[in-house]
Amino acid sequence: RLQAHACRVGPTWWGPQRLSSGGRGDPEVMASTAVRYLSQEEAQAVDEELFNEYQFSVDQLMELAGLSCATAIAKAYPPTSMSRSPATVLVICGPGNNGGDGLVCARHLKLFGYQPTIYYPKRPNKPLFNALVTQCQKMDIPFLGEMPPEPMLIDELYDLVVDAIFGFSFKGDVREPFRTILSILNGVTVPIASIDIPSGSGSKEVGSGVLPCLEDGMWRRETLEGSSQTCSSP
Ligand SMILES: NC(=O)C1=CN([C@@H]2O[C@H](COP(=O)(O)OP(=O)(O)OC[C@H]3O[C@@H](n4cnc5c(N)ncnc54)[C@H](OP(=O)(O)O)[C@@H]3O)[C@@H](O)[C@H]2O)[C@@H](O)CC1
Repeated sequence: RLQAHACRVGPTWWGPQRLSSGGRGDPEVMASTAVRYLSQEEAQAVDEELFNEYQFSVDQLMELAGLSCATAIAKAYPPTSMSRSPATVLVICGPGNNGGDGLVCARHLKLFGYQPTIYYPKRPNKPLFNALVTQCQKMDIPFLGEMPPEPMLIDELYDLVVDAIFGFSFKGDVREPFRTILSILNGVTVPIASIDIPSGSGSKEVGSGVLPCLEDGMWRRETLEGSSQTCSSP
C-alpha cells in the first residue's frame, strides 16, 4: 500500500505513479500501480474540497460515483461472465450518500445489461433520495421488502452483491437493521463489491480504484471507490 498523503484531485493524484510506472495514461497500468487508499479524514476532506472549492453539487458527484462504480463492476464482473443471463445483482443501500451511490449504480448496471434488485431498508426522506428511488422504479428495478434471510438464498438468486451500505461517515458499532444485514452478507459466497469501504469491516480507510479487498481477511469483496470523487474530477 502506498503511503497516504494529503489527497489532491486530478493530475496531482495520478501524476507521480503514472510517471514512475512508465505507462502514461494506460488504464491497465493505472489500475495496477496508481491505486492507493485514503484515510477516512482524507476522504472527508476531498468531499469538502469538491463541494466548497470546486462548487460541485451532491447529485453531480453522486451520479459520477454511481456511474464509476457500475463501470468498475462491469469491468471486473462482465455480465457475460456471470452464470445467469441477464446477470442478477442485489444492491443493498444504506441510509447516507453511500446508499445514494448504490441507487445510481443500480440504474447504470441495468443500462449495462444486468438485472439489479435493490434492498433499501432505511430511506432518508429527502428530495434527492426520493428522486433516485423514483428513477429506479421508472426503470423497473424492483425493491425488496425485506432482506433475504439466509446467505444461501442470496447465493441462489444473485450473481453479485453490491454493498452500498456505509461510506466514510460510518462510525461506532453497527446498529440494526444493518447488523443483521452484514451478518447475512458475511455468509454469502457470491462476490460482494463494496462502494468505498466494505461496510462493517471497521476499516478506517477508503479504497480508490478497483482492487481486491484483503483488509480484514473476512470479506471476499472488492473495494470500488467512486473514482470520480478522488481521481478523475476536474
Ligand atoms: N466525497 C464525495 O465527493 C462524494 C461522496 N459520496 C458518497 O457519500 C459517502 C458518504 O456519505 P455520508 O456522509 O452520507 O455517509 P455514509 O457513510 O454513506 O452514511 C452515514 C450514515 O450511516 C449511518 N450510520 C453511521 N454509522 C452507523 C453505524 N455504526 N450503524 C448504523 N448506521 C450507521 C448514519 O445514519 P443514521 O443512522 O444517523 O440515519 C449515517 O448518517 C461516501 O462514502 C461516498 O460513498 C458520493 O455520493 C458523492 C461524492
